[in-house]
Amino acid sequence: MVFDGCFVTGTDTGVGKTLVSAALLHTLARHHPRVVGMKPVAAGLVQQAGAWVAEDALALRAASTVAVPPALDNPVALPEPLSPHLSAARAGRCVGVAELVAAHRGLRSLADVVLVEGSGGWRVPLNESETLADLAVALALPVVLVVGLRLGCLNHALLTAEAIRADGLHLAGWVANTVDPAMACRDENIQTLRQRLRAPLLGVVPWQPVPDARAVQLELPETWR
Ligand SMILES: Nc1ncnc2c1ncn2[C@@H]1O[C@H](COP(=O)(O)OP(=O)(O)OP(=O)(O)O)[C@@H](O)[C@H]1O
Ligand SMILES: C[C@H](N)[C@H](N)CCCCCC(=O)O
Ligand SMILES: [Mg+2]
Repeated sequence: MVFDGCFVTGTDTGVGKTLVSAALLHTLARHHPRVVGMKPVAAGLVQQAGAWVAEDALALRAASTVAVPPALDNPVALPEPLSPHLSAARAGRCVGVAELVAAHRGLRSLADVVLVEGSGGWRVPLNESETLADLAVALALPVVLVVGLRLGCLNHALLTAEAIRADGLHLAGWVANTVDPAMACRDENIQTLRQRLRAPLLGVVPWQPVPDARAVQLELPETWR
């Protein structure tokens, strides 16, 4: 099957999905002419030059090789930094998988590869009945798991891998991201996950005083090149 995209999830919110997604886009761009990032639901906007913007969407756009309408690469931008179902409710909106799938379809017609960054972790609620995992399932995409290396990440990573597989999706790889520069036994933790996750380790990202997606070295799965 021709590789046309992936879904990036994480062990939690704030574990470096956006940094790793941008790095993956840069790496993918060496092999595919048109790569684009998608942040289906951004929750939490910031003011920049007088406009409210979704920082994740901006970071993914900066790493993409095609410019697309914002309604496609970030169809839902919610003001408050909350779980999407709560942020949407407080904005008087209801967000569903169907509208996000439609935007993804639009992107597919404009790019060879579409990388989708989730919100928070795997089972984050989107509305009363759907989760971000339901979006990944509807898109039937291979999944990359970003593990934020800190105490507690082993349990979160192993449970997330279990859930991805229970949902019928392929865990194509994982990335170890050093979010805690003082983590004790970091390498032993990585080794523990290498033995147990049963998926390729695509890279170990060092802690960066100034995060820079271009400086992140990642190995793509063979079938993605
Ligand atoms: N390797 C790293 N070194 C230093 N800082 C990092 C690293 N990885 C991530 N960060 C910082 O940690 C913060 C959270 O990272 P990021 O925004 O990528 O998380 P996320 O998983 O995308 O969160 P969300 O669920 O909100 O999308 C950011 O300020 C980011 O710059
Ligand atoms: C606001 C934050 N930065 C993310 N966009 C959304 C994180 C949702 C986490 C929900 C949860 O698991 O409790
Ligand atoms: Mg993010």
